[in-house]
Amino acid sequence: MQHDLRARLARPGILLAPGVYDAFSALIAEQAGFEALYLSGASIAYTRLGRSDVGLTTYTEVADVLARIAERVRIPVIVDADTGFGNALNVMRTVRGFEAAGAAMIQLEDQTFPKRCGHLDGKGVVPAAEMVGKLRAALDARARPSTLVLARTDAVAVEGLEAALDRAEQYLEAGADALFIEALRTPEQMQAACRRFAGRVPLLANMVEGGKTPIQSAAQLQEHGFGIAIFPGGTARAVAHTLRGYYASLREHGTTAPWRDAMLDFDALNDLIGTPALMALGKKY
Ligand SMILES: C[C@](O)(C(=O)O)[C@H](CC(=O)O)C(=O)O
Repeated sequence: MQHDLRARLARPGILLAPGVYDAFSALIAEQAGFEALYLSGASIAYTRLGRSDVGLTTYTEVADVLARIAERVRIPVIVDADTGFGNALNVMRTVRGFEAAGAAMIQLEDQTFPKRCGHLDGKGVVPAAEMVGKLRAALDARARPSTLVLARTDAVAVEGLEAALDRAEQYLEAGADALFIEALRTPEQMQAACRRFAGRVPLLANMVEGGKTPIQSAAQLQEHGFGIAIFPGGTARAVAHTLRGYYASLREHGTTAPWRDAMLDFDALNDLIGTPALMALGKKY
């Protein structure tokens, strides 16, 4: 794992991070040439639990997935730590654990527990002062100063844009390394967030297909002033679509033959996961 995310964010050009949810998706994304990965809590819930993103996933489950990813890729991983799984003391344990598991950047949000996906209705937020305390705890808990803390506010839906921007300002003052203003609803709101923060701190744009924020390309988001673009759940949605078609076809035809052109074959999959290199290593011993 490389932890040069701070240096990368200081350089011009938006950082585009696709969502991943296991070592397999992480390997494929790394091989596609991305500079960083976003370990999406929603996608862990969807794929590992077959469940909604409503705070059911535990600290241990995320730490486990993160450790497996970090063992297999070299690029930095931004990890979604939800609310930190509790109060400031839980946040400290979460930060230490995720850092040890290989996180380059740890995202914490100001929702009440149990949290829910930022693009679902009915969210609640903790008082800003409580979140500031949690962020300070996170920053104090870091073993490495190179580990970045990304502060997310979900307040747009609860308290409105201005209150959310004020919260973000307080989170920045508390020492957050990057800001994530969740579920901005219009291009105007996105521009307002960028006017307030761009140039002062990297601002993350969250692209959820079918969610509350208008989808824009990384190039468009960079033009607005965003420093990081994530497409967190797109991977799970693409995989869901593919698997639905694949299983329907296998059930109908009783064979994978009609899908062969849309599949990797045995050798290609083994190449992807590094089987030849592993076999060669085994021979050495
Ligand atoms: C960023 C996010 O927290 C995630 O878990 O990936 C989700 C994304 C999603 O639900 O697709 C979010 O709350 O926006």
